[in-house]
Amino acid sequence: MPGSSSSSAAAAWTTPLHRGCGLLRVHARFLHHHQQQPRRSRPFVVRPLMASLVAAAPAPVSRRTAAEEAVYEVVLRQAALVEEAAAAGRATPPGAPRRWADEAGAGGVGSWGLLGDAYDRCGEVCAEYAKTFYLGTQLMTPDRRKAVWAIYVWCRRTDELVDGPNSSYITPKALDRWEKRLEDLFEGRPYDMYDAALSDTVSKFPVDIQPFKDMIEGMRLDLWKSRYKSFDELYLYCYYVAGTVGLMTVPVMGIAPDSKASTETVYNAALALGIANQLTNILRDVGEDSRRGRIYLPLDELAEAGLTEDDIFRGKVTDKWRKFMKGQIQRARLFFDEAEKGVAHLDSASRWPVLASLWLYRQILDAIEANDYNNFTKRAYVGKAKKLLSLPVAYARAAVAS
Ligand SMILES: CC(C)=CCC/C(C)=C/CC/C(C)=C/CC/C(C)=C/[C@@H]1[C@@H](COP(=O)(O)OP(=O)(O)O)[C@]1(C)CC/C=C(\C)CC/C=C(\C)CCC=C(C)C
Repeated sequence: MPGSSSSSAAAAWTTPLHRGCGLLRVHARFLHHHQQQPRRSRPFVVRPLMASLVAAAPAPVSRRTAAEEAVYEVVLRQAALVEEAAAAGRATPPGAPRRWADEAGAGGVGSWGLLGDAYDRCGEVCAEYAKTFYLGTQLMTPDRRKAVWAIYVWCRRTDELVDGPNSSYITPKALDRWEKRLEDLFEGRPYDMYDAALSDTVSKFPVDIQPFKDMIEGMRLDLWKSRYKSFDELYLYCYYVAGTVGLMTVPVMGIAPDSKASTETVYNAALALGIANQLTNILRDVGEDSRRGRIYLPLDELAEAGLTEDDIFRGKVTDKWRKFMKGQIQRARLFFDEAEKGVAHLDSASRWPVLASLWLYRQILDAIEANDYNNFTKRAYVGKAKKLLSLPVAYARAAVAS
């Protein structure tokens, strides 16, 4: 498990925000990595705010944590897969299973003509549970749109295992079986229609299995873990349940052909969006989670703010709580900022849904502030009018982004 930064590393960060902010370390790692291996282009240049935070800290390399190291390995692996496929001039990497959907006569779902139905069903689920996002996918090419729907449905089903109506019956064994099923579908042996759609998707796009496995790992954590000692631990959890989504979807959404950014840079931005979304989700749901006995906040930072677990369960908004929340919101915003820089490097048709979802989710942070940080009994949400306004604005921004 994470939280294993060295003591010198721990000492290097003088405030909770600095010490815990994985984003800064991700930058540091990028700089280090790029010093070692010249790449197609430099990663995003650290912006003024980030630069001042980084400048305040000594030698970045020693500050990598086990959690970030583990996550970054997956980022590099996914990026390498995409680059390999691109270099070979094809979407699917070598070693990937044959497109079972093309195996007419072999008895696969494709040969029964059911694959189209499978994707349609994924689209229906998506339209029902994620209306705005579904709308956003309409701009994508049909192949990409269907693939993102299939990924969405798999993520939703995975999440439902531990968060849905049958969650109290879910055991680690059930998750093991879900993982086996995942491996099967990656090898072209889907169990049902939704799996069939994803099986087809992963045979067409250079999608690595690891982020999918890691999402299941996040669900495993949810079965037994209800406290996070430090931001490192929370960061890893956020990667598992949400950062993984970014890594799964970028190979499908595509990187703009004229983008000068390195592949890892774009994947890092995608990862940042997942982390930002999950941190926001956590900050919005503090009260709800505490009523389920869960605290998804770094306990060490709570303690430094003079707060205890009991303060969370009591749910009283105090000045200490406001101050603590301000720091947490600031950190989530840094992740959003990092993600936003990556959007311009996505294929142009994929930018809009990403930007719209980023803006909508980021506005939840504003809503928490507007509620005077009462996330114990008030649910922060973005009103319909604001939601609707975000769509054309994001569309216009996405259209001019380059
Ligand atoms: C275009 C686009 C936004 C694609 C993502 C579509 C997709 C596959 C979504 C899957 C979402 C899902 C069901 C995840 C399961 C785990 C989970 C529930 C995570 C939380 C999402 C919020 O879900 P929820 O329904 O509970 O929310 P509400 O309570 O209703 O508010 C998460 C917080 C995380 C979702 C994470 C993402 C959508 C990551 C997005 C990142 C990218 C699309 C990469 C963008 C690329 C760059 C370069 C920035």
